[in-house]
Amino acid sequence: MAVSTLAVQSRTTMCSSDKCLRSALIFEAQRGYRNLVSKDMRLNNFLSSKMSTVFSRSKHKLAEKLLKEVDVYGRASVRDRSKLLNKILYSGAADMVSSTYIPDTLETETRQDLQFNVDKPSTVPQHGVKQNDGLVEVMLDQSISFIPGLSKRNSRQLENCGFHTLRKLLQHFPRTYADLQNAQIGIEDGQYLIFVGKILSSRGVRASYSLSFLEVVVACDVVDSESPSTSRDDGAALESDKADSGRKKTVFLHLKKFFRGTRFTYLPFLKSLEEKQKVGDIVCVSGKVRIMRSKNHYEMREYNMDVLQDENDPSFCAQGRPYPIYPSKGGLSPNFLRDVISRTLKVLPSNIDPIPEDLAHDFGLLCLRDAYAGIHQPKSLKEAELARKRLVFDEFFYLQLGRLFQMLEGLGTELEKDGLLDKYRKSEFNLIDIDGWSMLTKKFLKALPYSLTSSQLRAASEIIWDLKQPVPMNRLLQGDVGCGKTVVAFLACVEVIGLGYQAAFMVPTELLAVQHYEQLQKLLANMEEEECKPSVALLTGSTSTRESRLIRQGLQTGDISLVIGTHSLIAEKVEFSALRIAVVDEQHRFGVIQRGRFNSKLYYNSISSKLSSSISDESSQDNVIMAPHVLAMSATPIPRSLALALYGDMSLTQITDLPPGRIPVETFLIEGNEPGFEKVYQMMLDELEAGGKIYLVYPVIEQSEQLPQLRAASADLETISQKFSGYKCGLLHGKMKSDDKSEALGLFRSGETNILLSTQVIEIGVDIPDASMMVVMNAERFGIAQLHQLRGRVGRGGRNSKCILVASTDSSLSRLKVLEESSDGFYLANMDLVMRGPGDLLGRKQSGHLPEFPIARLDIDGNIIQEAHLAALKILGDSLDLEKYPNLKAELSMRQPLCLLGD
Ligand SMILES: Nc1ncnc2c1ncn2[C@@H]1O[C@H](COP(=O)(O)OP(=O)(O)OP(=O)(O)O)[C@@H](O)[C@H]1O
Repeated sequence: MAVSTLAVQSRTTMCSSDKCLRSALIFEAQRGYRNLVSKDMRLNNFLSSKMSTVFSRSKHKLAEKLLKEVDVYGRASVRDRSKLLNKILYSGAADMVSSTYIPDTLETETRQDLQFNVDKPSTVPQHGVKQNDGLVEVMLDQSISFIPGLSKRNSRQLENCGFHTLRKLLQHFPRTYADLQNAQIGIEDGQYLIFVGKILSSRGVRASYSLSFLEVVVACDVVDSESPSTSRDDGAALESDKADSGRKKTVFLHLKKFFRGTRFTYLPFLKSLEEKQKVGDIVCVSGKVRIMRSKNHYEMREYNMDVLQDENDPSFCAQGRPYPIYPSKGGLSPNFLRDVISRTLKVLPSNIDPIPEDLAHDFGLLCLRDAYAGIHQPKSLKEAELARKRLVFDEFFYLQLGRLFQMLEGLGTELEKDGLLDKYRKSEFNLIDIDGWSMLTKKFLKALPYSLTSSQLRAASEIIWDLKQPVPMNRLLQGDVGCGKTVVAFLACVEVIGLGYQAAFMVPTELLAVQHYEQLQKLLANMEEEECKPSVALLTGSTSTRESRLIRQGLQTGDISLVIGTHSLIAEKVEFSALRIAVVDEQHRFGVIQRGRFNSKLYYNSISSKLSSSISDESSQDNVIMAPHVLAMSATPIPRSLALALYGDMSLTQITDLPPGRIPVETFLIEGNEPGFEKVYQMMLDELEAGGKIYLVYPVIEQSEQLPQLRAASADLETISQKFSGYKCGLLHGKMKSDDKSEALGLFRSGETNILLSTQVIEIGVDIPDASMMVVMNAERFGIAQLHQLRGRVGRGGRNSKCILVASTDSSLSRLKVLEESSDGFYLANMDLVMRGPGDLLGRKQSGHLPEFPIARLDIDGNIIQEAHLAALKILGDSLDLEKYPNLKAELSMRQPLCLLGD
């Protein structure tokens, strides 16, 4: 007892800074508040003097109350003392008590206990509590019962709205910030203003049997902007500026808080409300003002009020401060949420950041606590933006880290893991130029009827580099409609075939499978040496049973080196002899699970391949027992940021230019009324007479009673045939049999039909280079990206092409205007992203796999994604299994971003 008293005493005399207070608190905590110092009351005095210094910075009623309690610390029971010390920690002293101040001399275990208690201020310290690695998480994921002064009812309300933890609360971000103007400048209805004034009255009013309110009237002196002398603009006014600035008037603020529920209408309750606001107190009030009928009276229902020591108290100089506006949630008012969040911030210790300090420094990030404080209580918009940046960074960082971490976990050796990281780190240097391609690929390239564009060449070089790596490729090939992705994918397939392996090319529709098959056959026909041509097969749902069996046999023996097909390729009975690459065209049209099954199935088959034993080259043998490379292709040119967010685990290759000689498609927006259609029909006639071919695209196949305004393909066939009697019309839609579809497309391709009435089945991949006009009926039914895809079906050859978007309403024309102005798919996708968000851009199926970003905006935060990607690589490069970063690992598991797309 004496020893501990002495210890505290010596601390008291030795130190004069806050450090002393921290040390003393810790000292007390360490001993379970056992010090009996009632005799000389030294600790009392010490605590009192320290607390008053600390709280002089934030003169608050709570602080005053606390000081009174501190006065009697020595006489209090052990239990009350522990409570009091916890209160001190809560009330702003929490972040003073950082781990830095735990005396070095303490034994490790005690230090850990102390640290634990310090980080969990409301927990009564208990000896023997072991701290785990996820220290940081302990705090953020604490229940909201940690928030001081929260009634049971409030806790329940918050929990009912999903705010179970401090993290959940802190991640309820302001929707926007109002610019707090000092009321001295002038008061207008609806402005967010800040006032300093004196409480004149406070009354609780029972308005009905279940409604009551508290009305606090605050009188504030402000500059009288309406006084005649202040509104003069002559020279005299300038002269007397100084004098005018002193002309003041008193305005009255009626601060109102409403309470619903019978129990809030009882007098004792109303009385207690009234008493909380002391008449005569000087307060700082900020919030939204509404002008009342009586002159100089204003109402405020959404406000913040702080009691000041006097009018000149500098701690509430909030002028120019952004005022956070919160979205309400589940009936909780923004004001209530603001208040709870502010209390949460007070208990937040400084060391909650799982991101190591040096990394935060390298990427110019605020520490996590400052970021939460900065987003909720910024001193300036700049601070709010810095805070937002940090929190956006986190969203992307943990996503990238999780995905890369999971990929690394799937690899065997350190060498493989390092190889994979290296691939991501130096993606821009990873190329193999034509000289390094296989002989077969070079021959195929020579046989092409055109030369590759520079970005096609670069894309092929990147992919072929990846094919030679000891880790399976997982690459996304992206490009605008008609940029020539298919031939790049063919080159990749030919490259692996040239090395003695097999390739599979999976597409979402039979039409596309047939088209790719025919296109490839044509290209191969140009190759001179017959004997080295790869054998290619087509396997779809319509392939006859006999033929399918033969193809499967061929794949199993290795006689067939490339198979193009639909989902049938992932059927269990399809086995490969040595599959080395799987190309998945229009990959977002396949479910992720389908893609995954494809991958693992092929992996299994590769291992069990008979060919593995027959390959003589040792390195090749190793490679056979590797998952196949996957090349996914997407014709939806999504912005890079979105691609990274969606496919963070994939390398990205973009084709950014179009083959030479392409003439941009002229786009017209026409309202679908009678004169509009007349105009459209005339343009069609002109086109047909000039030898063109026309797609007519409809939103539905059959006319529907529910949506009579929609034009339907089948229903329109007769009308159009009659209107253009000298020309032949064809029909194509998803409900037709596969053969009929191929036939309809074939007839249009060969020119036997001149007009093809179709649904959006042609949206993907259909390549008829001489189709020169497209008319889209009810264009407002389609998304911008989808219309861009559709439009991409024309203008694929050297002919001038047109696209007419017929919209049924005038209002929808303005949304589609962007298509008239631009034909750049990336630009349009970005516009779509800005206007409607990623969900609409990607479509329901795909956007379901998009992780949720509470604060990040994919349209503007692209560069942060890139930085987060680099940071994740840096961390994993330093510690492949994250063992060096236990807090990051713990945070990853908390955030659970680990489910790969759609898994
Ligand atoms: N370098 C090139 N020079 C000239 N024509 C090319 C070139 N590359 C591809 N093409 C031709 O361009 C057309 C479109 O190519 P492809 O079908 O591969 O485009 P895509 O990127 O797959 O488009 P979509 O996304 O619309 O399916 C094809 O007719 C193809 O033969």
